[in-house]
Amino acid sequence: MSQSPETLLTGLRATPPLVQCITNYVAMNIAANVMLAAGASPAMVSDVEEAEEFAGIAGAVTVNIGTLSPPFVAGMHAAIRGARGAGRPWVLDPVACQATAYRRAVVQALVAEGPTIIRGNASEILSLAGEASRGQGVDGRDPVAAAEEGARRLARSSGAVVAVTGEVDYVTDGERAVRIGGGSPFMPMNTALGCSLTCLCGAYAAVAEDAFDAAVAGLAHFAVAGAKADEGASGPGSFAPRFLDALAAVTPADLSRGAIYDAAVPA
Ligand SMILES: Nc1ncnc2c1ncn2[C@@H]1O[C@H](COP(=O)(O)OP(=O)(O)O)[C@@H](O)[C@H]1O
Ligand SMILES: Cc1ncsc1CCOP(=O)(O)O
Ligand SMILES: [Mg+2]
Repeated sequence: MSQSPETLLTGLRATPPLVQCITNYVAMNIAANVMLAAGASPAMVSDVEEAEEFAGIAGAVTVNIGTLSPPFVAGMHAAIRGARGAGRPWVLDPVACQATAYRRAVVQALVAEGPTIIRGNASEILSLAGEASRGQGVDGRDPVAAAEEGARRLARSSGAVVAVTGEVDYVTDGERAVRIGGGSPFMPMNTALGCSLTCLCGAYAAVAEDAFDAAVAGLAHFAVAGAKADEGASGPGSFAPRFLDALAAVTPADLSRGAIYDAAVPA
């Protein structure tokens, strides 16, 4: 039976999961604050010397290719080994994976390792699905609707739950699919919120029985908090602290009431 975002947020706050976040230099501080505000326990641990061992004590691992370099890649593969060895979920964020040959090669190798969830903007998901992408660096430039079919194909070929974010988010495991509305136009004007959301999907995956439910809950938490923070924000700067406050203030019941869900039927 599926677990609602309300049930999962209650569980997350009752027992904050330790999440090993391998993320980029831009996101490290922002994502850690987002995780703490939401109710999770982040640890930005990425070096190859300890990444595999640490994954053995974490509830989930998240891997983000935003500021890519060979030492990061070694740490990513070590952490994934640790997560797989411990039977824990791991989440991939394919930041700007369309941009360079190095990113394309690294991300393909990571997808081959069997992520539990892939969370990216529409341009990144289109690229992973083998389609043309209008992504400009780390910023998405394609509508989510254009990536829905590719997301379903990617989910089927990789075995991952695929979460595509933008104005209206889309989550699919290749069979089931849901759209989630809400959020704020100030969100893409704040760097590293997508990266932070990927970490939060890891937190929900650590407490959920099913990765699809985990991704829906993570995206719903952002959608509801984003809409709440938008009220009274006059620009991206004043939005940022309001968003952290809203992530903490959101109640489990808000996730049932606040997010706009649409049970999209996959073709
Ligand atoms: N125009 C928008 N309106 C409302 N929410 C948005 C909008 N664009 C992005 N978001 C939200 O911002 C968060 C990060 O998504 P996104 O910007 O797609 O990721 P990334 O930062 O990786 O490109 C998600 O919660 C998404 O729903
Ligand atoms: C600006 C930037 N450059 C490399 S990673 C990064 C952060 C991207 O964050 P997000 O994908 O969440 O917008
Ligand atoms: Mg991103």
